[in-house]
Amino acid sequence: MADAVVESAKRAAAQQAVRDHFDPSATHVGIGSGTTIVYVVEAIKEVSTNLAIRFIPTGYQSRQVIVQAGLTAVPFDSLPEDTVFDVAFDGADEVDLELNCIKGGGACLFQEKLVAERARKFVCVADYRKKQDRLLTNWPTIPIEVAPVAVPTVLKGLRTLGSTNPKLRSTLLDKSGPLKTDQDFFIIDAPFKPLLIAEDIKAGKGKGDGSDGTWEVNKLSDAIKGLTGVLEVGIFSGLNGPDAEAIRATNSVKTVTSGQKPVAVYFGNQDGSVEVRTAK
Ligand SMILES: O=C[C@H](O)[C@H](O)[C@H](O)COP(=O)(O)O
Repeated sequence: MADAVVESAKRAAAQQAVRDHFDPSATHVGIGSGTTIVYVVEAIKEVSTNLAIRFIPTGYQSRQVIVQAGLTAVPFDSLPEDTVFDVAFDGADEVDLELNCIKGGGACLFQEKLVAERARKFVCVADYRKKQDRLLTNWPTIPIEVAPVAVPTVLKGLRTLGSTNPKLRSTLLDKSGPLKTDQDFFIIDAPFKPLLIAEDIKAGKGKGDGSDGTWEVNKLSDAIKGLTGVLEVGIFSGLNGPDAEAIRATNSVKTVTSGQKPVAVYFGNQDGSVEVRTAK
């Protein structure tokens, strides 16, 4: 029963996100991975079955969702580098007050980041369990995609950064060994204390650079990304819509996109309502 509530929360959020952000005259639309994105594609299909719209998947599962819906899937690396997508939709494992996200619970994060960064608008859809004030409140770990040969190096590096017990993710059948990503890489799940946001640093709640055991979202993301052997980190932070708009205005850069951080996150609630957090 609880599952049915969660599923209808995801569907309600997806319906509203698509109503607000999918323009049927779009030419390129990014499609993320996971269980919630299925409802996004379902909602898109109710509005448009236009085969001229190019849907860019973020991995194998994502491509299957697009293809099974009868829509046109186009590989990311088949598009010219300056193609900006109208919008990219995706799920999230946890979202904080600043709209920073943890992603990669389903082992997809690298291609999701590539696609999100190319989109003019990056929009996330999730259920009520994902809405928190700080990252690592309910979701326990940061997923990190690593080169198999570098696993011991990265585990050691993560412990140095303060992660108490980072672990290599196994398949559900433990005897099959480590789970492989779409890139044939591995995933390490690293626990840290809940991550600080900018207002916490201003309020003196910690330095946020790891020196006192606290980490601010962007600083931890950069520190993990700096470990040799890390392909990508499942922290989606940094610039989002309004910031990107400001850069576009001052630098006359025409292709500045949404960045890694969503401009809006749609949360489906248990009572069927939908709550939207938008970039300030
Ligand atoms: O690795 C998976 C992706 O980052 C998903 O978008 C994320 O885990 C959310 O998935 P779901 O919609 O199934 O909660």
